Parts: sequence; C-alpha cells; structure tokens
Amino acid sequence: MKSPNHFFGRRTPSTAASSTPDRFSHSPCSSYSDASTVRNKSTKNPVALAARSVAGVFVSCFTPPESEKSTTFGDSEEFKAPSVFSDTSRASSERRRSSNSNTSRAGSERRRSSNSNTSRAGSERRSSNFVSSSHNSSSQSRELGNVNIPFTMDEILKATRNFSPSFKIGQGGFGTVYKGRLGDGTTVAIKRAKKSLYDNHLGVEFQSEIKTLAQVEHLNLVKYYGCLEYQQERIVVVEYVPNGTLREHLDCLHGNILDLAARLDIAIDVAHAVTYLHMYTDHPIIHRDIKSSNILLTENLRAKVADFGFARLAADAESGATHVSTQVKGTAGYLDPEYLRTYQLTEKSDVYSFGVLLVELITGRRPIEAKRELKERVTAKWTMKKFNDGDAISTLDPRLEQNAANNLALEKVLELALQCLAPHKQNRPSMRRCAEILWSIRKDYREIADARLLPGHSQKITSVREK
Ligand SMILES: Nc1ncnc2c1ncn2[C@@H]1O[C@H](COP(=O)(O)OP(=O)(O)OP(=O)(O)O)[C@@H](O)[C@H]1O
Repeated sequence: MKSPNHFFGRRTPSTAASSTPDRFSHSPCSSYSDASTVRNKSTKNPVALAARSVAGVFVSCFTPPESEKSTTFGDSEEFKAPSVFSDTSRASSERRRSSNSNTSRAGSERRRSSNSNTSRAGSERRSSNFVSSSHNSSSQSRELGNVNIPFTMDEILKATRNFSPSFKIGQGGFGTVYKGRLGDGTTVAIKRAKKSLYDNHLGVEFQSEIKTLAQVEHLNLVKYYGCLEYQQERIVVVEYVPNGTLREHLDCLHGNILDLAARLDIAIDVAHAVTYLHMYTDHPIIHRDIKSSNILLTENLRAKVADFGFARLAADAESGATHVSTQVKGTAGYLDPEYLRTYQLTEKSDVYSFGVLLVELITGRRPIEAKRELKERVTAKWTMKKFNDGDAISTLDPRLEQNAANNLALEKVLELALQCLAPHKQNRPSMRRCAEILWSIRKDYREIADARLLPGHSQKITSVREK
C-alpha cells in the first residue's frame, strides 16, 4: 500500500496512481448501525505526559526487558495502557473479548487500567507485549521465569506455518502481512518487518507504530495485540480485519459496489476513529497517513483505521505549542499543502487528508489519476471546481445511481470536503465537527432514502432533490 506514492522527507509527489476499471457487476451492499463514541481521556499530569511522549508505553520495545528506568514511568497512569498484557492468559482473554469489542469495553479497559497500581504497571512494562531474546523460542518462557509472554515465536511460527506464502495476505512498506490463528483460536494479522527495517531509520517508524498502537483502543481502529522481537525477527500482531481495504472496495475488487449509504457509514467510522486519536489525552495523536488503503473493512462494512507507522503525538497544548515541526511524511495526493510548506504538523493535517478521502468516497477516483487529462488529474481539485461551478453531480462515482438521496448527500459531503481542504488549517473544521456534520448528512440521507421506498412518494423526493 505504501510504496508507490509514499512521501519520505522532501521527495516530489509521485503521480503514478491510476484508475481501475469496473470489473465486477453491480449489486446492493448491506449497511449497519453506528455505535462508536468518542472519549477524551485527559490527564493533567505533566510528568506522565512527558514520560509518555518521550518513551511511550513501549519503552522496552526492541530492548531487553528491564528496568530500573521504567520505575520512573510507573507513576504515570498513562503507561498503564489497556493493551499491555500482564500475562499470557490475560492476553488471550483480551483477544477473545476484543473479537466482540465495543467502545464501552474500551472505556472500562481504560478505567481498569487507570486503577492499576504501580507494581502492576511495572510487571506489565516488563512483559510489555514485547519479548527480546536471543534464545530459541521454546526456551523463552522458561528463561524469563515469571515474566509472562503474550506471544512466543513458536506460536507465531505455528500460526503462519513458518511464514508460509500461503498465509500471506499482504505486502506493505513495513513488511509482509500474514493471516494466522493463535493458540487460543484468535485469528490475527501478523506483520513481519522486512529486514531493511532493522536499521535505525526505519526502525524508528516501526517503533512509532507500536508505541502508538499500544496506547489506543477504539472500535474503528485496528486493535493492537502485541509485538515480539526474536533474533532477526520483528513481529507485530494486530486484529485481523477480513474484508480488504476501502480502496479495494472502491475499485470493486470485492465484487460489490459500495452504495452511498455504506460510504457515508465508512466516512463516519473514520471520523470517529480520528476524532478519538485527536482527543486522546491532552497530547493528541496525529495519524499522518489517512487514506483509503489504510481503511480496512469488516464483513459488515464497518471501517477500521490501520497503519500508525507515521503517527505522532501532537504538541502539548499546555505548553502553549500548537504544532509539531517534523519531516514531511504521508502519501501523495493526501498531503496537507500547508504542512508541506511549513513542516508544521497539527491535527488539521489529518482533516485535510480526510477531505481528500471524502472526495474519494464520492467520486470513486484515486486522489491522483495520472492517466486523466490534466485538469482532472488531481481529483480533489477537479471535484471542488465542479462543485463551485454548480456541477457537483458530474463528479458522482458513475457506479452510483443519481437519485434524490444520493444527490443531496453528494452536495453536502462535498461542502464538508471543501471545508476540510481549506488551504489554511484554521479554516478547516475539527475532526469532531466533521463527524457531527456527517451524522446530520446521514440522517437526511436516510429520511429521503426511506421516503423513496414508500409507494406514492416519488414526486415528493423529486421536489426535495430540486430544492
Ligand atoms: N489487520 C489487517 N487485517 C487484514 N489484512 C491486513 C491487515 N493489515 C494489513 N493487511 C493487508 O496487508 C496489506 C499490507 O498492509 P501493511 O499495513 O503492511 O501495508 P503498509 O505498507 O504498512 O501500508 P501503508 O502503505 O499504508 O504504509 C494491506 O493492503 C492489507 O490488504
């Protein structure tokens, strides 16, 4: 997903993306109800914040378990992240519970986590979802005595039949992704870092993903289960999301066309997930790589945001800082131009990328389509021009039907996209506001769509559309 048009440093954006032809027949899609909530877990403890941002939950990731140092962090409630397992059986039951995950569980997990005492935090940090060992895997448990391990290398090797190609489900900038089943029956995605990640540069990115994943838990975020270092191997285990990426669905690679109802639900799921990241503690998390190929879908088309490889903790609001200065990273076509120009990263860069995603959902096109004529190549620019010229309807994904409900949603979603794509960050809405606007769009959409199904209402719908 990452490689062809990813940005590292100041590289020029690639324009290699192209559209994919409609290869499948059209059929209606199922929809689902929305149940996620946004929580603002706030701490006023500056020590906790500083400790977390400097070291993170995974202070011991890729380093041997220890630690003298970590006792310093033991005072910080921020380190008692919900997904830091204290023992194998807890890891297993966490995973099982996670299959039925809901946001109230996330809340209670965090509450339980916050109530943990320092000594428990200490032992959790030692286990740390992460094992560093130069011994053979079967000896790990014995070697480490009562420091319990969430996953052993044996379990990973067994789950993937020694990383058999038949278990491979994907390949990304990070490495190879396998589907596997752990000893307790949980089906997981096992991400095996490619060897080049072992050098310091990309290793930092890898650790960044782990640190970030370890801290968050939300229905619409891919759940992190644990990580493992074993000799030359670095493994991250996350929730397996079975239904491909949003981009694949927009390209009709899964057989069905995503109808607009499903697209609205997905936009709302993503808005919930990113709002959660932005509102998570006083130190928001900025995803930095919101894009359709990082949105994984469940069987019932629930969206889960993946790939925290670039995620950064935002500036501390209490210190008065409003942005993080950083090397530009992200994906061409989704990158906030203001961030590109200034290197100043804020949550509003995610909002910009979300605006591009909204355009993608409406048009079905990729953000950059090199094969199109010049004025259509940058999809967001082309769409916004059409919208401003009063011709939004011509941007609707040709696979979608033009009807009252779709036409109304199209206009409203593009209006929101226009705000998200504002050149200056202060003119963009917050991600929370995006979610609220989308709720309202979905409500109106459903009312019109429902009315349309009632006999004798077609005239009324037409008039709604014409308003
Ligand atoms: N949790 C998961 N569940 C199911 N499939 C997954 C999961 N994570 C990744 N995949 C599959 O593996 C492929 C590669 O994913 P991966 O996250 O490694 O790519 P990446 O290079 O990190 O992504 P990006 O290009 O966005 O950085 C995805 O396209 C997806 O099909």
